Amino acid sequence: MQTLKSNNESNSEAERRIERLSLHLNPILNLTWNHHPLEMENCSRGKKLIVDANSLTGYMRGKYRDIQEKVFDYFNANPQLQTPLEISKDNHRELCMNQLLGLVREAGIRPLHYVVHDPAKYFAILEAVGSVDMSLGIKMGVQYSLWGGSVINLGTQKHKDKYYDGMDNLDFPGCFAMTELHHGSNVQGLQTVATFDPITDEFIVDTPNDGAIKWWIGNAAVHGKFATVFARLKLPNYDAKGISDMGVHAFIVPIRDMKTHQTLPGIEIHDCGHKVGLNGVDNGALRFRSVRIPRDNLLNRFGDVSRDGQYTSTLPSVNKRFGATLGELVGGRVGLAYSSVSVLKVAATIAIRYSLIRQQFGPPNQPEVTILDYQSHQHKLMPMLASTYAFHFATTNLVEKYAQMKKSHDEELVADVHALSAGLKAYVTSYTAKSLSICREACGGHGYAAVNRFGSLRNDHDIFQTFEGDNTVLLQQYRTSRLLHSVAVRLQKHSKPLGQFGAWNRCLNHLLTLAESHIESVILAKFIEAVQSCPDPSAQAALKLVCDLYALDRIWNDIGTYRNVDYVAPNKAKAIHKLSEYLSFQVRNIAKELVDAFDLPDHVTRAPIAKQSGAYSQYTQYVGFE
Ligand SMILES: Cc1cc2nc3c(=O)[nH]c(=O)nc-3n(C[C@H](O)[C@H](O)[C@H](O)COP(=O)(O)OP(=O)(O)OC[C@H]3O[C@@H](n4cnc5c(N)ncnc54)[C@H](O)[C@@H]3O)c2cc1C
Repeated sequence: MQTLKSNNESNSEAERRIERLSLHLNPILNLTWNHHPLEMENCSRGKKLIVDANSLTGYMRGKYRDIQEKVFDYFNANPQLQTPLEISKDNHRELCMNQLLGLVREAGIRPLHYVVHDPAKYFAILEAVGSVDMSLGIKMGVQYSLWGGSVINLGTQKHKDKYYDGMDNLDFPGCFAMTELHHGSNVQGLQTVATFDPITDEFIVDTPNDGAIKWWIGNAAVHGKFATVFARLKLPNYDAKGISDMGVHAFIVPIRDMKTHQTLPGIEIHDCGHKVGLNGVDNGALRFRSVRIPRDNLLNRFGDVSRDGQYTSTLPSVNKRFGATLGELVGGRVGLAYSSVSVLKVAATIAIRYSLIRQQFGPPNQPEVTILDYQSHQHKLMPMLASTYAFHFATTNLVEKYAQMKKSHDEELVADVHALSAGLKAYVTSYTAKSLSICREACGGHGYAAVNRFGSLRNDHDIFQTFEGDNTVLLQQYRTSRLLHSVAVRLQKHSKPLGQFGAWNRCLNHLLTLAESHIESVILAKFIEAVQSCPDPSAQAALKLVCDLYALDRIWNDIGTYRNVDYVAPNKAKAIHKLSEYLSFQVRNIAKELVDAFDLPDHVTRAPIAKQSGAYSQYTQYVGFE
C-alpha cells in the first residue's frame, strides 16, 4: 500500500483513513498489489474460484441455527399466522400480537430467558422472527429487549420477582416510554416528572406540558398493560431550594386494567397512526395527569428513595447515573445492528438470485446475457455482497462481545461494546437502507412488485436509522478516544470564540467522517480475522476475495478525498478502480455460492423472482396463470 502514497506527508484525515485501511489490508492484499490489475485481468479473467459451498455455509451458520429453524418451521406449519401482502393497520397489529403469542405459548420459544441467560441466542431468534415479518421482530424487541430489558437491567430483585413471569409469558405486555414529543435524541432533556409524596409513599407521574407527551411508544396504542416511563425524579424539600431534580430515572407505570383492559385513571392514550412501515407495531402517545404509583415502582438499581424521602445511589453524580442507565439499554442497539444485516442478506439474496436467471440483450445471434454479467450490475451488487459478509462478521463479533459483557461486567468491555454498538448500528443501518433501493432497481420492474419484497423491506427497515439512537447522533460517540490530531486542533481553535458546543458543531462533518472511517477499519479488521480463522481452504479463498473487494471498495468510495489531498496519485486511483472492477467480476463468478451460504431457504426469502427453481413459473402462478 506504500505505493499508493504520494509525496504529500500532511497529517490529513484522508491519510489517516487510508492508513487505517492499509494497516489491515497489507497482509491480505500483498499478492494483489504486486500485480498490475490489467495484467491480472488479461491472464485470469476467465478463472473461477472453486468453493466448497457446504463448508462456507457451515462456517457462516453460527451456533443457533436450530432455534432459527424452529421459528421458521412454526410459521410454515401455521400459514394463518403469515402476514399477507395486503392488510389493514388494525388487522396487522392483531396478527402481529397473535404471531408473538403463538411463538411464545405454542412454539415454546421464551425470548426473555435468552435475554437474561444467552443474549446471542436471543439475537438469533430476533433475526429469524424479523425475517417472518419485521413488525414481529420489532414487537418482540419492544416486549423483551425494551420493556423486559429495562425492568431486568434497571430494576432490582423485587422487580424481577414481580414481573419476570408475566413479561416472559406475555400476560404483561409492556412498553418502553422514553421519547417525548419535544425530545427524542436528547434524553437528558425529558420533561415528564415523577415527584415523591412522602405522606402516601408514592410517586406522582405528570406530563407538565404537551411537549412532554410520550410519543412513538411501541405496544402503547393497543396491547400494553405497563410502561417503563422515563421521568425526572423530584424530591420535595430535599434541599434548601424546595424540590430537588435528581435527573432522569425509570418507573413502572401500569397503563391498562389487567382484567378489563381499560385505560387507567389519569392516563390518556392515543394512537400515533398509520406509519411508513412497521404497521404491525401499535405505537401510541401517552399523557399522565397525577398518576400515583408505589415507591417500589422506581427501577432502583442505580438510585433509590427511602421511605422518608432520602435519595441514595452508589454513583456520585446525575451524569454518572444517567450514563449507567442508558448503558444498560445498549442491547437494543446491538439487536438492531445485527437485524439490519439479516435484512441486507435477504435483499442481496433476492437481487442476486434473480440477476443470475434474468437475461437481457446479447451479442448478435447468440443467447441473451445474464444481467449479472453486465459490469454495471456487478458494480451495483458485488461490493454490496462483500459488505454483507463484512457486516455479518462484525455484528456477530459485537453480539459475542455483548454476551461476554453481560457475564463479566468488565468496565473496558462495557466501554468497547458501547462505542462499537453505536458505530456499527449507525454504519450498517445506513448502508442497508441505501442498498435496499439499489436491490429494487437491480431487479427492474419486477423488483417493484410487492410480492418480491423490496417495498416492505425498505419501508420497515428505514426507521432502523433513527430509533435506538439516531445515526448521526450515534456516530458522535467517539468523542474522547478517537479524535485525530487535525480535528483536535480545529476543535481547540474554535472552542475559544464559539464555546465547546459551537466548536463541535463547526467540526461536525469532519467528526462524522472520522467516525465512519474508524468503524470501517474495525469492520475490516473483524473480516480479516474471520478469513484467517476459516478452516476450509476453498471457503477461506472465497472469503479472502470478498474481503479484498470490501476493502478496496471502501477506498474507492472516498477516492475524491484521497485525491484532494494528493495522497493517491491519478494513475494509482485508476489502478484502484480497475482492481475493484476486476474483483467484482471474480466475486460475481462465485456469487451463487456466496448467497447460498447465507442459508436462506425459499420459504424465508419468499420473493417468487428469487426462487431457486422455477422462479418465473412461481411468479406467473402468483398473479393467476395456470
Ligand atoms: C416506528 C417508531 C417506533 C419507536 N418506538 C419507540 C419506543 O418504543 N419507545 C421510545 O421511547 N421511543 C420510540 N421511538 C422514538 C425514537 O427512539 C426516536 O424517534 C429517536 O430517538 C429519534 O428522536 P427524534 O425522532 O425526536 O429525532 P430528533 O432527535 O429530533 O432528530 C431529528 C434530526 O435532527 C438530527 N439531530 C438531532 N440531534 C443532533 C445532533 N446533536 N447533531 C446532529 N444532528 C442532530 C438527527 O440526525 C435527525 O436527523 C420510535 C420511533 C419510531 C418512528
